Amino acid sequence: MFARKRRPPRRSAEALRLVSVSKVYGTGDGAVTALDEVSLSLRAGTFTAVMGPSGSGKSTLLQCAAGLDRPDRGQIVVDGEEMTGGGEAALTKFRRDRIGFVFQQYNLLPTLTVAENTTLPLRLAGRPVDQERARTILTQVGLGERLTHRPDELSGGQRQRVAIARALVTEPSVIFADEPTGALDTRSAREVLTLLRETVRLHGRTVVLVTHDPVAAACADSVVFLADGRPAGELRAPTAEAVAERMTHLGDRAAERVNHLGVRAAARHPQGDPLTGV
Ligand SMILES: Nc1ncnc2c1ncn2[C@@H]1O[C@H](COP(=O)(O)OP(=O)(O)OP(=O)(O)O)[C@@H](O)[C@H]1O
Repeated sequence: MFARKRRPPRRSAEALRLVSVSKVYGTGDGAVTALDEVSLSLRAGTFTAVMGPSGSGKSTLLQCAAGLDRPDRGQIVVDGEEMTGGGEAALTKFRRDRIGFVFQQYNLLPTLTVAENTTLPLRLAGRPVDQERARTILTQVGLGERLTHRPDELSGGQRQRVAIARALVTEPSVIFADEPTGALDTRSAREVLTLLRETVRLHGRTVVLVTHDPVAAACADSVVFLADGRPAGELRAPTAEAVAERMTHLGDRAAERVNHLGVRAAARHPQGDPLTGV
């Protein structure tokens, strides 16, 4: 029902491929390797969650894969076409044509109506605005009666549904959702997750969800784990319990590493760390 005539349907069976993607923040002693040679392949029409301890590189992965930030090294291929390499204008066009976003804080424009927020990506891309189609999508996400409302007249869950409609309107190859349920109550969160699943199951989109919540991750077809900027395994057909258990182990490993580093630091500074004194 979301199909558009203007663009051909997906051309590639692989919606997203990352090849040895690395990203380092800062330089010298302060350099942090946020992504370390990450390779990943996601089939079209799948729902994948990305999880990992705090600081493991989830947001950086999403930002780079979605073309919002540039990796230092490596290749990102969306729907069979390489995203990395072009100039800023080319990257923006690529993003507008092929990527959809759903953020934790909705990122709706307060002065625009629900319908205008939804069609904004089409206007930004200079594409024709099909109001009827926008209305159809908004009806599908349960907002058919709210077309002329402004975001501050909506609940958090409703705002996030507008954001999902906005992500769908351009028929992107991949939709990236960064903690989309982080600001929602349990019921609204469940509705938003169901909607994301429907975009995959009923409409063939590819969704990548970054989350801290094992229950949210369990809605995906598979969970990709990150630790220290590197892939740390995958769980197919996940349950919330299995995800939580895997996360506990990753957390244990991270804690062990911190302890180990602490021991090494203590060995280097027998009187304690010169900065912190501990
Ligand atoms: N702009 C930046 N400048 C410097 N370091 C950064 C920057 N952004 C992220 N980092 C560092 O890169 C690493 C990965 O960060 P990232 O935000 O991708 O992790 P995350 O898994 O999303 O964390 P969280 O779950 O806490 O949101 C962290 O060590 C972080 O401190």
